[in-house]
Amino acid sequence: MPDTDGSIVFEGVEHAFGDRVVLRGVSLDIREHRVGIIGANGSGKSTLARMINALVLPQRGTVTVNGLDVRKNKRKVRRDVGFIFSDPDRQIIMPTVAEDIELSLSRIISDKAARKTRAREVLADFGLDGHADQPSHQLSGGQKQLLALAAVMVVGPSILVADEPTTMLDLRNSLMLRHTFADLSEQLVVLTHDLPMLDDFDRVIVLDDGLVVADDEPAPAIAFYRSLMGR
Ligand SMILES: Nc1ncnc2c1ncn2[C@@H]1O[C@H](COP(=O)(O)OP(=O)(O)OP(=O)(O)O)[C@@H](O)[C@H]1O
Repeated sequence: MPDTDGSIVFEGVEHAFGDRVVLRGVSLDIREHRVGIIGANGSGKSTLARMINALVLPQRGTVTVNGLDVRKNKRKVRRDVGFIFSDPDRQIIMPTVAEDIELSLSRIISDKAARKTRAREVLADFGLDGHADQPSHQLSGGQKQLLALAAVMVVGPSILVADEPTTMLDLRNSLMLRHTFADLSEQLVVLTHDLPMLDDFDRVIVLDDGLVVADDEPAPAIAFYRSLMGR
C-alpha cells in the first residue's frame, strides 16, 4: 500500500477550457472515507475529479493529494489514485479479459504463472468468471465497466476515483458494485447521478456551475441538489 495521509485538498482552484470557465474557486479538504460528488451535467465534476490524479492540472490554485502537490508529483499521484472512467473502453487495453487484469498485475506480481492465477481470482471476485478468455471488446457495457474497475483495484491504489461507475450496470451489478465500494478500505470519491448509491456515504459535495454549493451528509446534500434541480 502506498504511504498516505488520506487527504485530498483543493485550495482556490480555478479552471477554464478556452473561454469556458469550469471551476470558479473550489476549496475542499476531503479526508472522509467515502465521498460523493453530484451536480448537473457540465457543472465541473469530471474536471474536478481528474485533478485528483493529475489528468487535468488546475490553472489557478493548488490540489494536494496525500500531501503531494499534483503539479509536481504527477507520477506518484497517479500511482496513489486509481481512476475509473465512465467509458470503460478508455481503459481496457488488452485483447482478452484475463490479459487485461494480468497487465495491471504486472506492476505488482513479477511471476507470470502467479499473475494468471491471481487474474482468475480477481475476475471471479468481480463477477466475470467464465469470461477470462473472451475478447474484451465482446463484453457488454456493464461487464466492461466491471473489468475496468477490477483492473484498477488490483494494484492497490490508496484512493479510488470513479466517474459515474454505475451508468451501464444492471440492478444486480449495480448492487454488487455498491457492496464492493462498501467493503473498500481505500478512500473513495464517486461522481454519480445515481443518488441512492450515496445514501451511506460519509459526505456529499454538490457542484453547480463550477462552485461548491452544498457540502454535507448525504441526506441534506441530496435534498439540496433535488431542490436546486427542481427550480
Ligand atoms: N477537455 C475539454 N475541453 C473543452 N471543454 C471541456 C473539456 N472537458 C470538459 N469541458 C467542458 O467543461 C464543462 C464541465 O465539464 P465536466 O465534464 O467537468 O462536467 P460534469 O459535471 O462532469 O458533467 P457530466 O455530469 O455531464 O459528466 C462542460 O461544459 C464541458 O463541455
